[in-house]
Amino acid sequence: MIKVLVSDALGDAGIQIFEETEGIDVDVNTGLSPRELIGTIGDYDALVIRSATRVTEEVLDAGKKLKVVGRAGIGLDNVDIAAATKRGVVVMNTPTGNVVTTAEHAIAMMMALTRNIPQGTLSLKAGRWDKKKLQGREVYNKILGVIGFGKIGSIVADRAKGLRMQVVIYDPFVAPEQIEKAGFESVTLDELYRRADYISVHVPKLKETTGLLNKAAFDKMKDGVMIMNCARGGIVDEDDLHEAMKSGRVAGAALDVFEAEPPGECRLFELDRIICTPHLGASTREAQTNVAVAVARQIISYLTSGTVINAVNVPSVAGDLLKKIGPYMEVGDRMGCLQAQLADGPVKALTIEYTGDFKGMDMAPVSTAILKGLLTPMVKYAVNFVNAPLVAKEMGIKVTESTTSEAEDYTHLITLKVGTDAGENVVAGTIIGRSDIKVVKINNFRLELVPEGHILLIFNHDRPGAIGGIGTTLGRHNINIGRMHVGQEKDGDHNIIFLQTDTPVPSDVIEELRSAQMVNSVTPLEL
Ligand SMILES: NC(=O)C1=CN([C@@H]2O[C@H](COP(=O)(O)OP(=O)(O)OC[C@H]3O[C@@H](n4cnc5c(N)ncnc54)[C@H](O)[C@@H]3O)[C@@H](O)[C@H]2O)C=CC1
Ligand SMILES: O=C(O)CCC(=O)C(=O)O
Repeated sequence: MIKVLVSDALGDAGIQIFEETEGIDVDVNTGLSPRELIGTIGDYDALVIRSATRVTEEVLDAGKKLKVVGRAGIGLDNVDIAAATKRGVVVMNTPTGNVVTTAEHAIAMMMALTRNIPQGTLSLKAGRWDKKKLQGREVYNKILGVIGFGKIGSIVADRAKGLRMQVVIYDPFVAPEQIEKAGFESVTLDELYRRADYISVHVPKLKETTGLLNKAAFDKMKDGVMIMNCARGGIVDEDDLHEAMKSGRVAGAALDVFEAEPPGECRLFELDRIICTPHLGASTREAQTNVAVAVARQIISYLTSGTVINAVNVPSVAGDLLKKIGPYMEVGDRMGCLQAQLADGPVKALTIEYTGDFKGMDMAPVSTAILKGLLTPMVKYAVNFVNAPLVAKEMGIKVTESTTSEAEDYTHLITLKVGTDAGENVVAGTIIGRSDIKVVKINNFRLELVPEGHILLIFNHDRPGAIGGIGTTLGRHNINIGRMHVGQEKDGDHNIIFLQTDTPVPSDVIEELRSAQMVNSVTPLEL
């Protein structure tokens, strides 16, 4: 059974998908303390979170079986992605399901702020009629500055256009032409600060965006500006905002997110012109259904078919591409594993050559599979599609790739050259028919080997009786040979023999084979 832990409130539609999927066992256990999470996570293959659960290095260490963390939502600042990558855990989010909802919340916050709706509600409920005190402003013709023109920021800008606001955008990673094509003005951050009557923040929380709206920024803004933060707490510095509001520079602020959540006692709450919601940006029925369904489907597809969707630390491989390149990933993985076992000393370099009709195929997942196969026998911890490139880099293995359409004997051929201080081994493989994986070349030897199971790789002199002697020795020790492949050295008098045995061959039998006449070397392989 695949075990899934849902540790934050997830929409029912997502839970139902897990419950209805055969082979999946889902537990919903929300509100766990960090210690409790560390105590339970060891049983689970997948963890589903929103913004409350913190997936720290300790949690990942305790998650010995953990393969995937799925965020029902966008922001992943509560997940240690680098630590997950190192441990081979896929981290995925659902990047589109809640963007309309969150943009609508930002607009709602702007309108509520500008028309004093929360303050009006409170004063009426307290028995007052503060009509004069709570006079507001129109947003019509005012300038909205949007920081971050991604999925949410661009919807906010679009909705503001409908309110007949002028919108200026700052996003250094989006081409100004793209912003202008969408009907908005692209400006520098300083210009945005200088011109905007309202500023709405829609950037991820990163080192570079933490404290983006600080004292220096407030000092550059128009007097009476209003600020909305429906992105992440800490992008707007809370102490500096407090000061800017006290001084009157900032006339009002609407916060959905806080430096600490829940914020507990927060100085900002003393101010009348602060309005806030408890991280409700994504909280609509529609958005929660969207993200719950998306995360459940993504996790199931990864755990049952290996198809990766919306991962932030590994390239996505869609199901139809996987069908096409899956067999190549498999042969690549096995050839990598074979190369690791042939290598005489630490691997320094790997060259991957794709030869033939690979046009239109994204071979990046195949290269990752090759690395995974190569590294698995070399390191003690689990190497997978997520951490393989990182592990190779850390081990100082230089990886190069080339693709050429000039096919020789096979329409598709993958050749791996692995260099060590002792020299280079060359292994080539292909797919025969739809999915039969074959290794067709090892160094100078041509063969057709199915690379699987317990294998003895034997180099011997090409003389009558050599192969018979090997068979007799194994038979004497009651070891059954499942398959045998013999490859002949091109222009030489050596053979390479692959014996696939039903059981691993004990070391004393290997020694006996090594001492036989005409046998040059015997290497046991596990593929
Ligand atoms: N309050 C809530 O419930 C929700 C909050 N969010 C937050 O909103 C954030 C934005 O979400 P999306 O628009 O979907 O993300 P996105 O990735 O589509 O867009 C982010 C944009 O910010 C820009 N950006 C990055 N660094 C920047 C910088 N230093 N200055 C200006 N622009 C910069 C990027 O170029 C990108 O265009 C998320 O990272 C998340 O933290 C998302 C959903 C719900
Ligand atoms: O899950 C939530 O309610 C918050 C959503 C959010 O902040 C996000 O998707 O980044």
